[in-house]
Amino acid sequence: MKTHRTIAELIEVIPDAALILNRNNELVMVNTMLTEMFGYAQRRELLGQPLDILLPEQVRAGHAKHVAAFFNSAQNRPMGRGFKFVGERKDGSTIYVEIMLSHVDFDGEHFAIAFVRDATSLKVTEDKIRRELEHERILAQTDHLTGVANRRAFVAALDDEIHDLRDHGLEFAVCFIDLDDFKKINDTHGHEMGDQVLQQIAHVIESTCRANDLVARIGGDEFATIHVGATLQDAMTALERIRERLVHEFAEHDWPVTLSMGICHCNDPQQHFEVATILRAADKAMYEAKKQGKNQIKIAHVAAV
Ligand SMILES: Nc1nc2c(ncn2[C@@H]2O[C@H](COP(=O)(O)OP(=O)(O)OP(=O)(O)O)[C@@H](O)[C@H]2O)c(=O)[nH]1
Repeated sequence: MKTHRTIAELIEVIPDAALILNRNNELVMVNTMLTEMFGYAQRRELLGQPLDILLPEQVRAGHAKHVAAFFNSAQNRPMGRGFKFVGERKDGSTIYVEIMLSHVDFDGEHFAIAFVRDATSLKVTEDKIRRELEHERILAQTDHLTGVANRRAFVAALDDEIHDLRDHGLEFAVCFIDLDDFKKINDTHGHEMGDQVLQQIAHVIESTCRANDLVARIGGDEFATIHVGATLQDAMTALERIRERLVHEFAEHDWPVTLSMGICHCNDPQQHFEVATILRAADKAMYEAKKQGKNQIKIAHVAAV
């Protein structure tokens, strides 16, 4: 028992929280720092208890397996470090910890020794950075004025659709939607009103399309949509609905808001489509609609581009 006492004294003087665990997953030693870290007043509240006392219920079974695997692993391997896990304090609050784990023998028995560091502030920082990166990622794909996808996100999504058609035969339609005489709206009613019209149009397009269609603003007064799994007729119907909704939406104004649109439908997995080819085809069809008097839909012929 002399060794036992020496080790108990040793883990008390080290500058880390520490615990020693036997093969049965029971705490045989804990130092004061660990006791306080987990919100206990006395070490004896933890001694002899299963490790579970320091863990939230949902992770206990997983930990028991890790502990068993640890005791079965090579005992002479170097100390494992940097394992992160969620712990639970006496009051039920969560604590994120990082541990360094090693094998130790004393009094002819085998144990696991763990040095434990409170990583809650590190976890909070990591979560904050992760959230910020996610926010940046979304911003980088979003049109700041209307909140729909931007050109970059649109091109990436179109590239995905081309691959899905080639690999899985999933057809899709791409539509270019350009406002007619938008310059006049800006010139007559001001840029701010112009911005509001763009926002309203984005809203009309988005609320008319299905949830898995993509709506993007790809230029000043130019929007584009991708209709996944849509036939040409489906896409035509969607665009007609957008036109109808637009008439309704702007009925209160004494100036019309109309759209010229081009559709490019892709359904042949054997055909070699490229983003640039599809964009050119849809754009050409949209200009054809402009040329023929605006406020109409034209169908693109991709192969002819
Ligand atoms: N308010 C506002 N106007 C914009 C924005 N981006 C581009 N524009 C304006 O959109 C107008 C686009 O003009 P044009 O490309 O000539 O198109 P149009 O007047 O719609 O004419 P057609 O396309 O031939 O029907 C220009 O006056 C741009 O200044 C924006 O973010 N907000």
